[in-house]
Amino acid sequence: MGYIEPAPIKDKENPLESMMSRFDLAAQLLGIDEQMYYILKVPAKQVIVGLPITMDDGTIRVFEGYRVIHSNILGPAKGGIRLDMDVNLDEVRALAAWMTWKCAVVDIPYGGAKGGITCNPRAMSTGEIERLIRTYTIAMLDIFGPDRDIPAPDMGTGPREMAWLMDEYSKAKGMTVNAVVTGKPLVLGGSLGRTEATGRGVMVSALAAMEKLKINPYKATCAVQGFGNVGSHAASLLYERGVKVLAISDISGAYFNSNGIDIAEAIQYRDTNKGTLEGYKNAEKCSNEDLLGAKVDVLVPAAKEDVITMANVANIQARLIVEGANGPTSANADHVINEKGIMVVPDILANAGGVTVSYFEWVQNRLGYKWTLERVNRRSDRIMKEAFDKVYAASLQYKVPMRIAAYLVAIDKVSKTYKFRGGY
Ligand SMILES: NC(=O)C1=CN([C@@H]2O[C@H](COP(=O)(O)OP(=O)(O)OC[C@H]3O[C@@H](n4cnc5c(N)ncnc54)[C@H](OP(=O)(O)O)[C@@H]3O)[C@@H](O)[C@H]2O)C=CC1
Ligand SMILES: O=C(O)CCC(=O)C(=O)O
Repeated sequence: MGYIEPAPIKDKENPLESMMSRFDLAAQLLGIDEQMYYILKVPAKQVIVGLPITMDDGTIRVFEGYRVIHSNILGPAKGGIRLDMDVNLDEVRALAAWMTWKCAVVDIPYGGAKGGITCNPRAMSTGEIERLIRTYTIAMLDIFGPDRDIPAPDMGTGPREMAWLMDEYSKAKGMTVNAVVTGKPLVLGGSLGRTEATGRGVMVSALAAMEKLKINPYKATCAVQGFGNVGSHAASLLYERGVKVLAISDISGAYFNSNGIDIAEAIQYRDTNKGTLEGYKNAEKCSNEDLLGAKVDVLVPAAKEDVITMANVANIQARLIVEGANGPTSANADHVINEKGIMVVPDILANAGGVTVSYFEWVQNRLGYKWTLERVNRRSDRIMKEAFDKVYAASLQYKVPMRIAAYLVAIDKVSKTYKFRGGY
């Protein structure tokens, strides 16, 4: 094929490199031919835009925004939008591919995409963020669409940003198009259960894995890195099911209490403390590195990529890692984790509850109908459990860790879809 390989990425802990090394291994195990390999590897579309924004002080700053559609072969592309200083094209490419594999693992009719804007939302006013999201939406007008590419929240974004996106898109189209984005506020057509859906899926996967490892949740301990949307809901739901959460963290540091942390109280503290755990008194302060190495049964990294690397993997004491974040473990660290006999429920399975309920939101928007919370949770729990069982069975069949098994399930589905559709 006439594809020219880009220059190799030097940094071995780069998320794109990590994603590709797992993809390569799974593609090899499945016996994917060279043509299909490149079809699955090369993103369908990569867009970079400059976003000039008038800041509150009257100056104009130009931000860089990205949207990568990795694949739309299973259906419209789907994936969140991230606001973070580390956003770059390689990161967005990795995250977009993970969305393709994730949607295939949970068997929902979407391809994979991801977007992001390189910025520090914590240093920006509400008005500046709103202008940034609206300008980004206009720049992506021909990319987004309920049948093309449907954004959602990710790090640094939530219902507020999704509302602005929906409003700007709808104004440009001259009609209300609520199915263009998911994770919206309820009043704009958001789904019940979406806010906590990713954390809930983490909880469902964690309990399913604990059952396999014969860990009794009522006697289990856990540490959760990241106390944003995913981490705080995962911690809260695990706590409600009897798991003692010994440590939580955010960018300000980690907080450890050997008697367990009252998660509802910690959430209340964060919410009345400008969104940060800084100064949290009911636990001893330590570092995020200490949290990763804590003596617990279950470790939930739910902050960002590449936090478990060759630099610290030897310190991990947990028996089970459930990846709330996308790409928290570098590919090099995988080998050590496997040697240590630690079970990993990988990101593309463990955090798929969010996109699953996003799918439900889109379905409800298209039907002009609202489901009850009970229906949302019942259906998403079932999808998550079935996906877990399918991946677990593949890991036994192929004698591979759960991560590679998840890639096998996903790549098999996407490549078969391409083969049946043909035309390339
Ligand atoms: N939101 C969703 O539905 C989904 C999210 N994900 C993934 O989950 C992860 C978290 O996303 P989400 O919860 O939405 O993001 P949020 O922005 O809501 O929360 C991120 C959390 O991680 C903390 N954090 C950021 N950097 C670090 C760091 N270096 N060390 C420790 N903590 C850190 C933040 O702290 P602080 O607040 O102090 O900055 C915050 O508590 C991301 O990888 C995302 O891609 C995956 C599937 C769906
Ligand atoms: O809810 C969605 O559509 C996507 C969420 C997301 O970005 C992710 O799963 O990483």
